[in-house]
Amino acid sequence: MVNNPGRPIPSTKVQSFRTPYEIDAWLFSNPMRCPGALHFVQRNATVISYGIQTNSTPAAVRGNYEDPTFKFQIPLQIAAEREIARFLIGDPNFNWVVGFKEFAHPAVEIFSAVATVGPTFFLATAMFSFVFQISSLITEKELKLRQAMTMMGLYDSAYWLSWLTWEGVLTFLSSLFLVLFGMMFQFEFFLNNSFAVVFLVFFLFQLNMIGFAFMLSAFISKSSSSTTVGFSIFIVGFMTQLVTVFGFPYHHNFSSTVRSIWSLFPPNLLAQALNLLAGATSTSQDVGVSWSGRAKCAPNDTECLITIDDIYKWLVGTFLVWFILAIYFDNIIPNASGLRKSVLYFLNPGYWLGKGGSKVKEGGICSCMGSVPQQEHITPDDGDVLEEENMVKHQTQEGVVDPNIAVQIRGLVKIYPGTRQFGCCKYKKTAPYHAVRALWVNFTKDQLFCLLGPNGAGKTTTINCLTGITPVTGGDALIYGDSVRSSVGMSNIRRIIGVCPQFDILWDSLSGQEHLHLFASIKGLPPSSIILMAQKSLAEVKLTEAAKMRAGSYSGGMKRRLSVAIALIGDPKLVILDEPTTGMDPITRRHVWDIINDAKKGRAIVLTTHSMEEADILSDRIGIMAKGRLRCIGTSIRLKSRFGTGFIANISFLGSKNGQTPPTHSPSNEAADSTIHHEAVKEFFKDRLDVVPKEENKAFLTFVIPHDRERLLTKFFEELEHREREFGISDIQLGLTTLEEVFLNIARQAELESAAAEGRMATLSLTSGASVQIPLGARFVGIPGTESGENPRGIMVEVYWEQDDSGTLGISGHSAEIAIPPNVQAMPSTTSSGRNSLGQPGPVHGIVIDPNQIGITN
Ligand SMILES: Nc1ncnc2c1ncn2[C@@H]1O[C@H](COP(=O)(O)OP(=O)(O)OP(=O)(O)O)[C@@H](O)[C@H]1O
Repeated sequence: MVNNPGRPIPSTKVQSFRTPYEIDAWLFSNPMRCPGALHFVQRNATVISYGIQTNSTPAAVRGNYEDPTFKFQIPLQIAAEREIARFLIGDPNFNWVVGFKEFAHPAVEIFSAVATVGPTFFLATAMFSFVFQISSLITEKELKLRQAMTMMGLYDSAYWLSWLTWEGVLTFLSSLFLVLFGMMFQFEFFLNNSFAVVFLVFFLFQLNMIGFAFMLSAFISKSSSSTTVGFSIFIVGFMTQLVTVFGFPYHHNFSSTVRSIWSLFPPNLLAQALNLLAGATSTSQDVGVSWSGRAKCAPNDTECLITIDDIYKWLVGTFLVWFILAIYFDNIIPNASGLRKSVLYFLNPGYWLGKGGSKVKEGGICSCMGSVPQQEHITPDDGDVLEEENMVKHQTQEGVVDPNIAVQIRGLVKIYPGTRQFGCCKYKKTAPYHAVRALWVNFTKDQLFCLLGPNGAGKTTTINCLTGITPVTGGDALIYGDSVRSSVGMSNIRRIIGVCPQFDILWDSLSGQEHLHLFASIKGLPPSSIILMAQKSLAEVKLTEAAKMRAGSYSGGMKRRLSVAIALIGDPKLVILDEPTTGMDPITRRHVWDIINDAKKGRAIVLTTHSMEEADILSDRIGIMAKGRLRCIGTSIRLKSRFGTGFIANISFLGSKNGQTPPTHSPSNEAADSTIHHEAVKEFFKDRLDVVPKEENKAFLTFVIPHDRERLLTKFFEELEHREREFGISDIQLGLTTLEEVFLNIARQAELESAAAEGRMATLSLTSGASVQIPLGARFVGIPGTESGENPRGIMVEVYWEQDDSGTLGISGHSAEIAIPPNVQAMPSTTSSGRNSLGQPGPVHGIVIDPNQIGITN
């Protein structure tokens, strides 16, 4: 105890101290709770109150006022109050001052200044880690990182346990250091209370907050919202903590129900624990709470409604509640793919036995799912698709097990159910969507099957059904004999597949090497081989130099390569690559093609891509999907020969290449020769094959020769080669049409089908100024009201169609108006004057003429 000389402070402030109270002495209080606070000891039993009492707390002044040794505290939380205290010590009128203990070191002062706000300091640090935990969990969900790990075989139990272990270790260390620092700075709070008692309070509180964060994370889908939620909880926690410090509800005036409800919120329990521990060490004579005394009333706790041991039990109990609720909500709240389990999923014994108990539903818990319509059976138009379908059906019926088949898709149907959502004053309904319509196909081992199709064809949905991201609506798929419909089958499948998703699912803060280590561990590779395996994979995708760089700083192409490496790690038996080379430069792309080609051995690969070149080079078989159906299947050559427009002949002319121009030729002669040669070749093609050039310039002519002329080609090209000199030809190239053309034809056909099914119309504006409505895709259209003596059947046009980037058909133009041939059936009598066939005002509809009637078969 030291008497300190005080410094003068304004007399107005002093006045409020001097009267009318008599104070015997004061002592320095508990530094952790309220450093710099004063303990006043009354001379007689007068209740003491003075000017800065606003900062005293009911908890601090409670006690027996009749007791002449009764002490109470007035926390000195602001600098002015400390000045007053110093002044009082030095004032000769106040000879009641017993002592004032100053802190020895400025660092201690700073620490104590922070700690003046008491438990709030600790609450703040705990809350920051709480906010961090929530946002890390949600970021993992938001970026679909968790989905990627699940797809590659991570169990939910392993996911939660890894989080809990990591957070548990961090919590243990931070609680340990907090107590050790407190002891280092000689705070009586930490010195007088048992180490284990104080440590457990901090540790269990933080553990409880982890459980609370896990539970909240199930309700939040955006990491940006997690910060808001975290800080809101911090503010609420801060306020309820203040209320707790003031004595609510751990006081006889309040019912035990109120206390129980209040104790559910972890910061309240912390506040009460710190209250008890601080009260137990309020003076240097207090012995604090010992380990053996934790179940007894804390020293100086006059209420004794809750002991430190009770607080431990509450913290452990509520932690378990939060953690179980976290797992429950995680299962029943829709995940990133909109999937969830039933609300009572845990009542299904299969869930605990792992036998189909984890069936998933789609849509939110508050939305009703519309009924899923029956899938009508559609017989494929294409012979090869029908043959494949019949073969798979036969194998299914006969139970044929072909060891060469890696994946057997048996009538896979995926219908995204329509939803009915009741929001605030509004009702939203969406129709079911048939994304995949009865797919029957085999993917063979040691082969790459390429799934092509326009946007929205159903490729990713098919892949998602195979990887278990999306539940199938109908049919099934067997992967090496395991069904995607069974949860046991799915967990077997996840052990043998590698997936490169359409969008990179990577942790920005992990390096390429760490990603491969992580996924190799999930795949269950022996730890001794993981390092070597990761190095090999990184070398394969040319990422050795960037192995230790954060994936967040990788370029788009590097990320894609890392995703390919992840898909191939652990020797998976089925590799699914969803647009793997998007964003790669041509050199890297070719390199990745080599990797994919080499990877075919011993496994099946399913590839989706929008690069026809990639499909052409890599595929053993190609299937083109459109509008959820498989439209064609076969090798690249077969598809080109069946669905391409035919053959492409490229004729190059002399003079078009360096050194081929005779030096004696003048430019004008050269031009004249070129024209003559071009015309002669065009004439030759027209005469022999009835084709005109598709493209022409000075250097070459390009002809598309339909398949039906195939039998004429041998003789034709023999003759052409013979007459090369005569025609001035330098080179003749003949090839099949491209895969791109096949793709466009299939996509166009599918678009036409769906337009016809939906009865979609387009407006055709004629050169005459009139406009008529025609069905999408109609080729020959008769114009109503154009019948005349000269053209008794009226006139018609041929309509030209084109597809835009999204695959939608639009009118690109029309032919000249011509008379409708006499063999075409008579058209209904209508006018073109803005009246429809019923004579009512409205759009005029053109009459679709069957191309067969005008002698056109294709
Ligand atoms: N969760 C969903 N709910 C409703 N419809 C969906 C859902 N997911 C996909 N679809 C629809 O299913 C259809 C097929 O989508 P999918 O992603 O399989 O196409 P895709 O062939 O992979 O296209 P892309 O080449 O653009 O990746 C699309 O029309 C899409 O809008």
